Amino acid sequence: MKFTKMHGCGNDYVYVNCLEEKINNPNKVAKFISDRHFGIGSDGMICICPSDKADFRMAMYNSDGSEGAMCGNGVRCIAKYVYDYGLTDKTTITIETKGGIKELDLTVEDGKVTWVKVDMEAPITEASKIPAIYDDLTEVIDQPVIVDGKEYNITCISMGNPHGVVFVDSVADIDIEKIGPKFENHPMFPDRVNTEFIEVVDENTIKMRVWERGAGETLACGTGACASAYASYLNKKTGKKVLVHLLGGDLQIEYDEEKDTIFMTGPATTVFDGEIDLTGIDD
Ligand SMILES: N[C@@H](CCC[C@H](N)C(=O)O)C(=O)O
Repeated sequence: MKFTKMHGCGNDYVYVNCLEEKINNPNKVAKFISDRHFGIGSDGMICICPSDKADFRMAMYNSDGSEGAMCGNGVRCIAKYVYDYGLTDKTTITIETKGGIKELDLTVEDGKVTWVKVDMEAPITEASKIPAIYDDLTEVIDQPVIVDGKEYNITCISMGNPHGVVFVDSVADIDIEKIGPKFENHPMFPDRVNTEFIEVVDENTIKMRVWERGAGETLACGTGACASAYASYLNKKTGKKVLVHLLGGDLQIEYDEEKDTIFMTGPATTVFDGEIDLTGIDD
């Protein structure tokens, strides 16, 4: 199978052009190739597929093989892939995901895409749509939750996939390997959850670390950055436009209240192309 390794702010995936390649068992293949010792090494696998509703369709799999409905860093990298590899010459494209159809604006420099702005659509706070179960609340905003014997306050948002945003004093001081899995598998989240830990720097800037559902700590999460920026605004900690500092880089997030949509702007990077033998894995 031919593939391309790409990343958005260090959130790295193996991208497969499924207009040409066929994968029979994507969950198994994703788990195998994501392994950083025995596979290619990535946070998961992203398939670029044909769509009858948009220019392309994204199918994304986490490193544990589970399917995710949306991936903010992933859609930016797909935009770069389809332009740079000549699958389109458009600089505004649409990508169908299980979390809706996203419109993307591409910045091209010297014939290659460097920067992508994505209309991530409206953040969803309705608890049943996330899904998050918290007594009979219809929204879970700044609610106390006990994890590993400590009380945190959580704000739950869906960006097409589920997020729990937790404000902390210092992102450097959290033991994410210990508490991340406990948030991910907390009984209030029937489909598990992606958890963002946020330190507010000032009204325009936040720092974020993320524990991703199905992947563990990653260097960045695009949907998580959007959920965190919106949670920061909802909880009156920042304005509508924030720069999110992630371990692997920065994303600019803006909530457009009039349109009720979030715009995410950030880089997309190609690392290398390769080919892998999947005999015994995808027969
Ligand atoms: N890294 C992604 C999100 C990937 C999916 C997530 N782990 C899930 O299962 O919902 C991003 O950049 O948004």
